[in-house]
Amino acid sequence: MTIIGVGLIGGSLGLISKRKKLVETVVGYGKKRGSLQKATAMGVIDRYVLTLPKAVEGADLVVLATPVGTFERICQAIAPHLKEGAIVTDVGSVKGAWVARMESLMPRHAFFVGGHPIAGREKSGVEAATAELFQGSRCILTPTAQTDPKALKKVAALWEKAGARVSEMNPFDHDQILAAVSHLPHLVAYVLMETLTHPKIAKKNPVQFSAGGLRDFTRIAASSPEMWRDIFLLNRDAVVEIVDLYQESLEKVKKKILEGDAAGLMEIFERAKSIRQKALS
Ligand SMILES: NC(=O)c1ccc[n+]([C@@H]2O[C@H](COP(=O)([O-])OP(=O)(O)OC[C@H]3O[C@@H](n4cnc5c(N)ncnc54)[C@H](O)[C@@H]3O)[C@@H](O)[C@H]2O)c1
Ligand SMILES: O=C(O)C(=O)C[C@]1(C(=O)O)C=C[C@@H](O)C=C1
Repeated sequence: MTIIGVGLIGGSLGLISKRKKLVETVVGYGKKRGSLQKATAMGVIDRYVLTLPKAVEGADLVVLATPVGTFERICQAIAPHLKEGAIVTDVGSVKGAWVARMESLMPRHAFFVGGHPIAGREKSGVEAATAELFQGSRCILTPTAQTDPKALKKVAALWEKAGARVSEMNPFDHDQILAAVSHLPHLVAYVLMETLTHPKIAKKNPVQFSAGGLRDFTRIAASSPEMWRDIFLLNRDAVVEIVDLYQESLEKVKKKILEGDAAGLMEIFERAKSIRQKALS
């Protein structure tokens, strides 16, 4: 197996694959030699390669684990070097039209399977990788009419052995759902931190008086800006749609506050609390 981008997610897949001997060899490809050396020392990969064609040469499975905005260029670069029957999969947070684009970039003798482990954290880089990251989490695969059933089965088996519960989903449904439960929360966390830098409030240095509320709510604002820039740009339509709904809800609540509508606020907060408790506790 070759992992392209040995960071938090690629590194965690490497660790569990080596620990459980899910594949024969784990080869890492990346841009930074120092980080690949660290990955080798940590037991995340068996060896590393610094050129893309060499990295995928002879690989049965290639996993794209770089920011989603890099996938297209990487697929173009590796396509001529994939072996007969090779499977290329990804861990990217956006699917939609990109899955068909990746499929179209594959040579006739290789297969693409879209994948997305729904597990992560706000820390990036191989230092943050753990073998337990996917344990008990979900992993969404996004097969299309073009997907090879055997390739799909192999990718599903890898994630199951890594500890994940695999679901299959249409790539566009994936993007709508993830826009709501992952992309919107990250956007709101980033925007909240940004709001605190507004001159009207920043001069009072409010953050020094914060406690768990701000800390818990904005943990994910410490996530990789590069990764999230790509996610918002590549999942633009679904993100804009959910941001519109969010703005509607925010306006509704703001109006109730302005009007002193205590009962209206109670109704919204009680419903939100109950949904949060049922769904996430
Ligand atoms: N962080 C999460 O919570 C999470 C969860 C699920 C899926 N994902 C997806 O996983 C992918 C990786 O995210 P991550 O959190 O592991 O990020 P990361 O920053 O920890 O790792 C990315 C790695 O890719 C390398 N890289 C970046 N651009 C490259 C390029 N052009 N060529 C080669 N290497 C390159 C970086 O040096 C780094 O080692 C993203 O597509 C992201 O959408 C992230
Ligand atoms: O737990 C976190 O820090 C995460 O952000 C993980 C998280 C999410 O839940 O939104 C982030 C991006 C992914 O594509 C999948 C999972």
